[in-house]
Amino acid sequence: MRNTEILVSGAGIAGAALAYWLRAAGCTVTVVERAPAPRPGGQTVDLRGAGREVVTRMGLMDRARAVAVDQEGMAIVDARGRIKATMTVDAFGGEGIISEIEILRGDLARVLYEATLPDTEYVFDDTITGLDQDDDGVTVTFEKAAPRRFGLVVGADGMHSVVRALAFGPESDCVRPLNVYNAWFTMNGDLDLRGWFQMFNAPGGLVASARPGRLPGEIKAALAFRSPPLAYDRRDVGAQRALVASRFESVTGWEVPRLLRAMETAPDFFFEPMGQVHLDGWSRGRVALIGDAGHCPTPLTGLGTSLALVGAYVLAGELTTTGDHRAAFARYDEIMRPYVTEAQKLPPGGASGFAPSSALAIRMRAASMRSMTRWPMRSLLAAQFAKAGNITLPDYRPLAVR
Ligand SMILES: Cc1cc2nc3c(=O)[nH]c(=O)nc-3n(C[C@H](O)[C@H](O)[C@H](O)COP(=O)(O)OP(=O)(O)OC[C@H]3O[C@@H](n4cnc5c(N)ncnc54)[C@H](O)[C@@H]3O)c2cc1C
Repeated sequence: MRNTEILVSGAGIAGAALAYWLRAAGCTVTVVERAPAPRPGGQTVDLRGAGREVVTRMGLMDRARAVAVDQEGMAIVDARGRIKATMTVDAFGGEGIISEIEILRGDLARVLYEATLPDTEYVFDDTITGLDQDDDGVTVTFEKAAPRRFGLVVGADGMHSVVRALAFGPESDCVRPLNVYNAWFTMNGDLDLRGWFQMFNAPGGLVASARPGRLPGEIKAALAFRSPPLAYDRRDVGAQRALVASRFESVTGWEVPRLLRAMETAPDFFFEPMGQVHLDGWSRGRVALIGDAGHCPTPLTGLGTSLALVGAYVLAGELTTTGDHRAAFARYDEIMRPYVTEAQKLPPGGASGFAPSSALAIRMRAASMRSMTRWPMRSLLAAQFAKAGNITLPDYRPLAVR
């Protein structure tokens, strides 16, 4: 497989990690990314369990730790900003709701991206528009670049994967919506979080949160709401901001008005519905999927980044140790399937636990958080957090770390 030219769609966590491992094994890799540069933005993502081990095997743990966010843990606050329940970062041995190593998504994507340079070709500001497979390869057409031929194509292009749409079928066939919509953005200012990831629930299934960024004064904010399926234009960011603002316009508690003002001008505003991707198989001929494109578990599980890192490692390992892409894709599926199936089981309460509707349910959420480190909730939660390590990572000798 080493002489095969591989095209990866998406330079996020999964795409950059796959490029890293393929390149380390001597493959020729091209990555096409719709954004004009590695996408910044997002709150923190967790490095847990096997995902943490993959980063260690990459030799990037020191770089990852160097950009980790310093925080106390998670705190549920009321409308007056009073802390009602907390979970510190050292709960559950550093693998609780906030894990010991949390990195801003954009920082992790950049660490991975930089580790693939200089010998990975990146095509930014473009997207695949067509895939035509035959016995020897795939002819790929792009929105801007000239058509090219590759041996294999891997979709690492997130929840709304274009590769999945072209090779597997429409999104409606495989995405199960949770009916939660989430906006992430960065703000700067004097919001005093005292080091906590603060979360405020308002009646009607509204969730506002803010957590410390890595730079002084930087705050990573999010506004989420529950709603039956909504039609919205994925390209129209202005309409997305207006949609979020309309949902929160009557909320005056905690720091919501300040978050709404900051959202209006945030350069990295990112809006996405939460949904899980379920597919019976992650390959079609010479095309495969990794990360959220293949099996998004939603941010509610805290496991999307681990799945992306582990999937990239396993797919690269199988492609470079198995002589044939069909066998490699089958092994990738076999190894990842149990891990993904468990990870996609939502934590107790699911979407309504995250975004409760009534004032009573909101009070119960805080009470439930206070009980999480005590019996019997403790063992339930420990099992949820331990899922990140529920896979024995194969040892792929040819995947040399630089
Ligand atoms: C801007 C952003 C912010 C996020 N914030 C959070 C967060 O705060 N908390 C959390 O838990 N998860 C967040 N996520 C999701 C999280 O990154 C993933 O669940 C997880 O890390 C798996 O990574 P992935 O590489 O599969 O997907 P992603 O990290 O979503 O990466 C997909 C990449 O593909 C690119 N892409 C999309 N469409 C195309 C296309 N047609 N052609 C080429 N490239 C394309 C995207 O620009 C992106 O770079 C965020 C994702 C993004 C893109």
